[in-house]
Amino acid sequence: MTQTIVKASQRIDLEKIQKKKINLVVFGHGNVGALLIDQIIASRGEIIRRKNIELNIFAIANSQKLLLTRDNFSEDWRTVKCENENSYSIEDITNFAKRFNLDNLIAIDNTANSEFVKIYPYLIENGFNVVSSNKIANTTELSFYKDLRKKLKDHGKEYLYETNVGAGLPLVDTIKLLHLSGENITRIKGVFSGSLSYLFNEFSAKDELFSTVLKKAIDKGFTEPDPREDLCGNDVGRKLLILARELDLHNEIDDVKIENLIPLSLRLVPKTEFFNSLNDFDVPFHIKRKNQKKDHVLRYVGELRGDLSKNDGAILDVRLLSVPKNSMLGQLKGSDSIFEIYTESYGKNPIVIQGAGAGAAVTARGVFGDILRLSDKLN
Ligand SMILES: NC(=O)C1=CN([C@@H]2O[C@H](COP(=O)(O)OP(=O)(O)OC[C@H]3O[C@@H](n4cnc5c(N)ncnc54)[C@H](O)[C@@H]3O)[C@@H](O)[C@H]2O)C=CC1
Ligand SMILES: N[C@@H](CC=O)C(=O)O
Repeated sequence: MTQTIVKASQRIDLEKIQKKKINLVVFGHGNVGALLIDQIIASRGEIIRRKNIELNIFAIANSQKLLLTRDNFSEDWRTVKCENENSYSIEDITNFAKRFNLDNLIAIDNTANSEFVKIYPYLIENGFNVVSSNKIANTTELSFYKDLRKKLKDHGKEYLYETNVGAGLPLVDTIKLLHLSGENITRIKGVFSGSLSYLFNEFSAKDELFSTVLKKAIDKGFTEPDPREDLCGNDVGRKLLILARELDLHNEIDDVKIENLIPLSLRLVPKTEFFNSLNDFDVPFHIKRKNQKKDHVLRYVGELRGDLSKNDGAILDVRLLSVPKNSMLGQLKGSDSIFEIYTESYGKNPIVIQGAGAGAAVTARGVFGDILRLSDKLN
């Protein structure tokens, strides 16, 4: 009734008042972070129109510099001059948010930094929710993992990290919901790494050198900032651990049995020497490819199994396997990951989630999805 007597100009003001403003700080603007900022800025108008939610990026930071603005950053954010060219402290951001009464705060961690996650508790205490593509907070000691959840609960904040496993694929949420709803997950198996999927899919299908395909995977942005994290199996090990913890299993990273793919001679050398010696991979992997049975291909496979009803009953391992070319794992292409989720109700036929498991664009989209999911929950 009141709506009908409001004039058009007043109605616009009313819409403004009702618009929900979400204030974002983005940490890390490398491959994933930079694309995320671009995606948010490009979709901003559409999200206001469709959802009446305004996504306002007020801070962008890397390890050295911080950009702050009272008006949202726009397409030219890369060329914005930094007020303070010196190093910054995290308090510069929390104080800025307080000074300008910014609420509905979300801190987004697109770094791969193990030290940075120690700031999460401080951010939460200062009113921030957290979204992260960085896997470290979920894979350091279980005590940190549990303390973080307690901190979130005490302060009524949320932490979303869908991209931690399977990049943009809806995996973490699916596992979480199945588990929460009482479904008994008995086993999860698959190719968890987009970069290693690409590497072995291409290497198995073509007659190329391992080092040639590896360079392509790095150039395509599929690998971790330090590709040795993929090749030594740590990244897949972390993903398995994240899923195990979603199932309330009490595992640590050392519980994951990992087959390291890096030749012994390159495991302890400095990064530059490693990059100059990628040819060292060629002979051992040529032999592995050649020694397979007919119509078999190489796949780097992660598996979580065991007695998952006991919180210390899981067996977690990551191995290089030779599988039939026409099997589900053998048919993978490109940088696709595949996750087979076996549960009591689904019996012998697993739920299968498959699709691009790495790449900056799909990962940024996944982080964006978490931001929107969280924005819906905030007032
Ligand atoms: N590339 C992919 O397909 C996927 C990546 N991820 C995760 O996304 C994250 C980002 O990956 P990329 O963008 O490829 O890495 P990147 O190396 O291109 O970018 C990382 C950025 O973080 C910044 N940074 C480092 N320490 C920082 C600190 N203390 N404070 C603020 N900024 C800091 C660096 O300056 C850099 O700008 C990683 O944690 C990775 O595991 C997750 C899923 C898929
Ligand atoms: N390096 C990772 C990227 C996503 O987590 C992978 O290859 O899967």
